[in-house]
Amino acid sequence: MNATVLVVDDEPSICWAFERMLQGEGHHVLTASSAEEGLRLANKHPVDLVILDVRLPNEDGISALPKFLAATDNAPVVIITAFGDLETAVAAVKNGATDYLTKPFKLEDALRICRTCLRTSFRSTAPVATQSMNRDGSVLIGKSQAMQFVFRQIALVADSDLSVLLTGETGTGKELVSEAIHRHSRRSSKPYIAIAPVALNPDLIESELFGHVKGAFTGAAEDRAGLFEQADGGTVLLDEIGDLPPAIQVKLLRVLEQGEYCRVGEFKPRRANVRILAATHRDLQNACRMGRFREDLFHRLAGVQIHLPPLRQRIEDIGPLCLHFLTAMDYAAADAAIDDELLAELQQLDWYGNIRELKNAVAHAAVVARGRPLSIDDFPSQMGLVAKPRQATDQPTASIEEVIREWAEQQLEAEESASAPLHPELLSLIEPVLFQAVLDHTGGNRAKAAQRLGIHRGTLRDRLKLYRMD
Ligand SMILES: Nc1ncnc2c1ncn2[C@@H]1O[C@H](COP(=O)(O)OP(=O)(O)OP(=O)(O)O)[C@@H](O)[C@H]1O
Repeated sequence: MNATVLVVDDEPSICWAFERMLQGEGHHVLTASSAEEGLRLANKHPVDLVILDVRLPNEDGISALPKFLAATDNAPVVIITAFGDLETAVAAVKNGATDYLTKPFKLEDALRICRTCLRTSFRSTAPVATQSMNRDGSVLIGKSQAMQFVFRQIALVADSDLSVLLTGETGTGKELVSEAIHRHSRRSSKPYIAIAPVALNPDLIESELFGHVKGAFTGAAEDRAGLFEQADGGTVLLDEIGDLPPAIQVKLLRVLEQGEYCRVGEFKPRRANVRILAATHRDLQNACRMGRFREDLFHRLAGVQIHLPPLRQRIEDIGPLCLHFLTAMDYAAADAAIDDELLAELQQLDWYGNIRELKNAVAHAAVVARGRPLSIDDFPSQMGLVAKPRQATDQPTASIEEVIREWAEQQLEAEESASAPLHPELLSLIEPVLFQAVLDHTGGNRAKAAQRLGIHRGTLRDRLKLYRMD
């Protein structure tokens, strides 16, 4: 398909890059350096895709966006922004943008987005009406590429009713993202309820979620609405979803698939009008493999997954986060309170408690420093224990998935007809490390180690023997 793409950007290099890239795909490219010039072209030529920069000389891209939709009969519009905050992303999508790119971007990402936009016919879809932005609530800070990607995902899913699974280590901001999704959704005027079922009395989880009728169990003195009823029309965040008991997993699946549930002691189903968001710091796929989490529920929840990377993999966010926390507590001259040397030291830590740990550490340091610029000595002494300085270089630690992928690719590259089969080979690398860590933790007690590992004691014994660890 040969399409006409209109690129509106006052940076000639960006126009040039798009021109080269899209002409290479056989498309015709028009370029403009202002919204006004772009609109003139859009009114003159049939345009299939618009690439629109936010920052333009006169009218900005976000406010000109509806005009481009009108002029192009709702052609898809990809917004380019250098501002990279969540509000801009959401404003772009709410004003009808199909997708957005944050500068600097990789050309391959831009090309992928352009191809998707051109492949899908958006022309029949009316643009989403402009809505006023709700700017209150907690702010999500992040200038790293990883957080830009998260903002983009939030903006794209917020206005739909899709379930979203939020994953990431503790303290990475899953709950904050969940709030942001609700705040930017069409349910924002309705209740938002976050609950961790695991924190509830196990006997009462079902009644807490779905309600009960009088006499359903001892102590049920009267009818009671559950969480799903209280949140009617709004959003529910189920935190720590990985710990949900199996019986409740089945009932949740019913809510997700059929949109109905029953109060405890009642057989007539009720309609559920809630959007369900779920969060976990666990590896749910592994929990499925271990039989602890229903696979059907996992797939139903994980249709859209937003992963919050650990802070140690986005250390460029540490400076803006510190500034944000200090400003929020009205710290004197907050923007000069952390110098480059201190920032470099903070960036050296692993922050296993992630942003929660950083926030508490900054609050502690602010109290100790009482208005003067902060120094490392103002931070809590145990910070070093929770967040150990990295041994090696400044490079962010590769995730276990990255390490495994790299290893697998190396093996596959090395030889086509690999000598050792890869699966047992990988297990023989992973298992000894895992077993040793668990045995160290249990003081060498194998029964406890087997229990913690979730394998039979005999299996553990055999594996230790295999690895000559017995
Ligand atoms: N990007 C961010 N910008 C500003 N504050 C953040 C950000 N991410 C997290 N925080 C703050 O860090 C703290 C922890 O965040 P949150 O509770 O959302 O994490 P979580 O991933 O849900 O943690 P857990 O898994 O332990 O429930 C909160 O005080 C939150 O306001």
